[in-house]
Amino acid sequence: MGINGTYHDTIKSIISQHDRVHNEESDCLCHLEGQIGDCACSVDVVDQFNNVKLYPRLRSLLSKDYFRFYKVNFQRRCPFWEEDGRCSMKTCHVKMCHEGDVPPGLRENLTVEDEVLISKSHDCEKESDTDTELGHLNMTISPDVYKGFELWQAYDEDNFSVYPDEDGEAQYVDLLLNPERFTGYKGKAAHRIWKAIYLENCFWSQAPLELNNLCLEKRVFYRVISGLHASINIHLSANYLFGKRSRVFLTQQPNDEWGRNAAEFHRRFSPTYTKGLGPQWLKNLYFLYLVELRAVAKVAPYLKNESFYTGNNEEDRETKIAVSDMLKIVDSFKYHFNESALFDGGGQTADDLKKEFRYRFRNVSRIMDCVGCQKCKLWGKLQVQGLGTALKILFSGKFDSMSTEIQKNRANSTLIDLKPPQLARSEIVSLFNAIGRLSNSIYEIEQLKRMI
Ligand SMILES: Cc1cc2nc3c(=O)[nH]c(=O)nc-3n(C[C@H](O)[C@H](O)[C@H](O)COP(=O)(O)OP(=O)(O)OC[C@H]3O[C@@H](n4cnc5c(N)ncnc54)[C@H](O)[C@@H]3O)c2cc1C
Repeated sequence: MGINGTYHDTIKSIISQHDRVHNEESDCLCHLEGQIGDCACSVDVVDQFNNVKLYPRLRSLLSKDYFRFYKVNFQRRCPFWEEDGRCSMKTCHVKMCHEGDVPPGLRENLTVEDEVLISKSHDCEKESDTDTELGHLNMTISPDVYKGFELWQAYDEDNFSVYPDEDGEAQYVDLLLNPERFTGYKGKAAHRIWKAIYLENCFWSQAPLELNNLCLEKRVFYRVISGLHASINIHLSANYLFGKRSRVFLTQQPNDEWGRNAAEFHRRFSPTYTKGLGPQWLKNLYFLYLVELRAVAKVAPYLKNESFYTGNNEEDRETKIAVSDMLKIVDSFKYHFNESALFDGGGQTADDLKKEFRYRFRNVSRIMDCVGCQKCKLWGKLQVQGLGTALKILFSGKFDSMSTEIQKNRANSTLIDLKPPQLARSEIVSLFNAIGRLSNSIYEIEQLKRMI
């Protein structure tokens, strides 16, 4: 065979390889359509609403100071097993900031211990995740961890997630400096976490194909966890670190190290590689989005009175306007999830079922302390707390009477003194960032579709 023959064979083989990837990827995405299930809404309707209306607003809102600083305690001990090593790769590392980086209004609430911790931490670590040096993380356990656990035990019965990280060892993290993306956390350690969540805490001993045989509440529990799992895996595919050898997959930004990896997305969600389950996992992500969207809609009357205080008047005013704009958009959505269909009777009494649901979800939130990669732990805790806040808004009953009061108030055109239930700042921040992550995932699916 001459030079031309070899050349043409090579081109033919590249084209057929490309066609194969193309068909397999289309195969994955063409299954993501139609009804989402357990709600009156389709994938198309959510895509249109999210990508055009909600996503751009949330993206801008979440860059505001009120929403970007989140307090986390990385020192809490895993309560279920001895930790089996931590990810010491630079991509797992979270950059802490010093006192001056935290807005003044949030700093005022710092305790003496916080001040000491902050002054001990490095200057705001602005270096890139890809720098070669990553110091070993000091994860020494102190008695404060145990204090935190006691606090959790005394924590409000209505809460679905554990006591927020507000104890002495918690530190503020700037979420914009620590984006959720590929970290390389995988293998036995990561599988152990997912397995513990699914097998021990998801009412989930049956094979996934029996999902339809579960009662609505148990199915909802499984679907929200699976949706969170899908969202995390979309983010690591959409914001992937390319090594030299895998650079060939980078189709959009050939000079960047970080970028969308359609092949990774395909491996994780195509029916071919997931025994046909990938598209359902993506639908679970849409379902979780609808659950959290409904929680935001339900708590909107309370959020309208929130000051979003950071101590910077101009910034706080802008945040309030942006939140109010976003809430109007959320209110305009016509196909909200109907939470009243849950816990309304059945074989097991509704109250018992709710208690069990709450107990299991708290376990999921405690499992986050077992995640060995610091950045995965940060976003895992944030999203689980956000989901816990959504579940509290939807199912604790506290926010039902508020909505009813407000509707009555509107109908009578009278002013009454509303005593709204309390949401802590960390609950509001985590709820908004959690829906922000899901909104971003849905947007990223659209981008990955375009790449194919
Ligand atoms: C809390 C947490 C946060 C993480 N955050 C990050 C991060 O920020 N960046 C990062 O790079 N990695 C992160 N990881 C790791 C990541 O989620 C994967 O575990 C890792 O990439 C290994 O992937 P895998 O292909 O082995 O399958 P895994 O994602 O580990 O899944 C294990 C098994 O679960 C099933 N499964 C997969 N997806 C779903 C789904 N959506 N619904 C139901 N079942 C499913 C499949 O059978 C799969 O084989 C995180 C892990 C955890 C536990």
